[in-house]
Amino acid sequence: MAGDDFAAQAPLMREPESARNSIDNNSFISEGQPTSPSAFIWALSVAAGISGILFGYDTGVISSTLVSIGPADLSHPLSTLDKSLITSSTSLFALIASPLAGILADRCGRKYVVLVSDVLFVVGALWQAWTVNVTGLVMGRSIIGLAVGGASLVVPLYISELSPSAFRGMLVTLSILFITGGQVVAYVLGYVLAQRAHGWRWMVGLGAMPAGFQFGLLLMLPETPRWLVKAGHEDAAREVLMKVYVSDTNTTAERVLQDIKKEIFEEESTSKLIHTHVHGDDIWPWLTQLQHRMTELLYVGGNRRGLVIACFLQGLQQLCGFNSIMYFSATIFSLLGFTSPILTSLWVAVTNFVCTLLALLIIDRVGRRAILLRSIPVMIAGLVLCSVSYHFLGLPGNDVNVLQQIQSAASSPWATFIVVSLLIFVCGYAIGVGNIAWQQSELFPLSVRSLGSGFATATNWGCNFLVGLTFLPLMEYLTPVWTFSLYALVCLVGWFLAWKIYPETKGMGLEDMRGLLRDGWGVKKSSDRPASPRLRVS
Ligand SMILES: O[C@H]1[C@H](O)[C@@H](O)[C@H](O)[C@@H](O)[C@H]1O
Repeated sequence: MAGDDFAAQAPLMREPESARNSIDNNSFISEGQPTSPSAFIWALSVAAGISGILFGYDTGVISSTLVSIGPADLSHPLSTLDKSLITSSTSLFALIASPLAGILADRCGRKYVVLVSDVLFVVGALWQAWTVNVTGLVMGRSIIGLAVGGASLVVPLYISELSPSAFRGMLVTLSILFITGGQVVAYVLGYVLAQRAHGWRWMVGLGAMPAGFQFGLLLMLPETPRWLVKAGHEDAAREVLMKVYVSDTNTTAERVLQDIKKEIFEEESTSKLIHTHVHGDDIWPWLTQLQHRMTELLYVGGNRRGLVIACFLQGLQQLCGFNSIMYFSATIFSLLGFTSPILTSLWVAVTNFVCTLLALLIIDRVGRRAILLRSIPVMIAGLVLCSVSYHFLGLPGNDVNVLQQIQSAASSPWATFIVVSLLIFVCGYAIGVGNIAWQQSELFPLSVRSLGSGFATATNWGCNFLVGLTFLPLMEYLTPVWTFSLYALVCLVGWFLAWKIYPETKGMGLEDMRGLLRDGWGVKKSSDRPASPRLRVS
């Protein structure tokens, strides 16, 4: 078979010498940097970022929805299994949608995927609002999952392909700020609407509004220059680049265009070299092309390393347990005896939002790696403190239902320590891995960017699904002390891996990334690199 054929040759595979040399000569030459993003770029990032609000809103609103659905609202009262299905169907379908969206983003364009996601957001929201039975609600949540999966993959990709490199980190983080903002809105609306009859139908239905608005806005916005060049629309790409670098001379736009063309040319040479080894019998050309892309992603060393780094960070983002706090904080706080658990858990959402804002301001100055290595220890400290606090909460015995035992320890000051320690953890998370993982698309060259990002996004949703499903059973059977210790251990391993394999990518042109990961993890190479002019001045 073609793939086996190729696999046998794979270890010998190298990029063509011409490509290697030209990359060496150009490594780390940053594109000319404007001093601030143009109004056009802000408009694009905000328009695309609306998907973030939807992502945050639809994932955040479910906790209030579940507690607001009355026994007579649907065909039967919600059982625990119903609740798990309703919650996890979104992550499961997001997991399925993200690699598919990656393929679609390559074939039809990045913007197209956002538009399709908007349609799904509207259909899913209205479906949930009008449903009369549990199956309908699960189906509505699944449609939302497809939308969230597509949008979460393509929005950071769209923004990073359009941004000047000096602001790429900040602008991608802006879309994460929208996610966390959407979660805050979901908590607030959940709190307000929970008091009203059929309020839950409004909670889920309101998600349709921003999606409709974004659909209209996006129709007026362009495709990314990288995708346009690849699709053979060079003039359209030039036009977009001239708007991106408007305050600059046109030479910058022209140089970036040449860089993109060069990258595509080099990739095509590499690709030709690789695929002389593959003899697909071309019945479905798109399938053969997909097979080629997969081969390039997995067997070209730099691409494979990009994939490992991106999946590792997305895995860490979820396996550290953040979303168990996001989704179940109201449950945790009510068991700790707080009188207003939804309001207390709003603190989690607000802290997440504020610290993401802080990340946005520093990411392009301090750098992704530097932030990660400093913020993960903060997460570990928060988790260890949480675990210790649970220990001193003084749970009686070790009977079967630990959650009920916690209830009896409600008035202890250690309960306050638990809230504080969770907020410390959330700070570390939001400044670091909560947004840096979404910088994933910068780790891949154009030819495999959306496919690689698709797999990394699927890793995110797969781990999200796992954590959502296991948190309550872990709390019950492993005890809270060991559950939070386990998350701390995941973070410790994560810190070590980040230190070993995550290179500093701040300020680098997307076209320079290939050079960075070509011969290794690029950690040393990136630390030896001189700071970009903008970074030196500031
Ligand atoms: O980056 C986002 C953000 O941190 C959200 O708050 C979280 O709920 C998501 O899972 C994550 O992907």
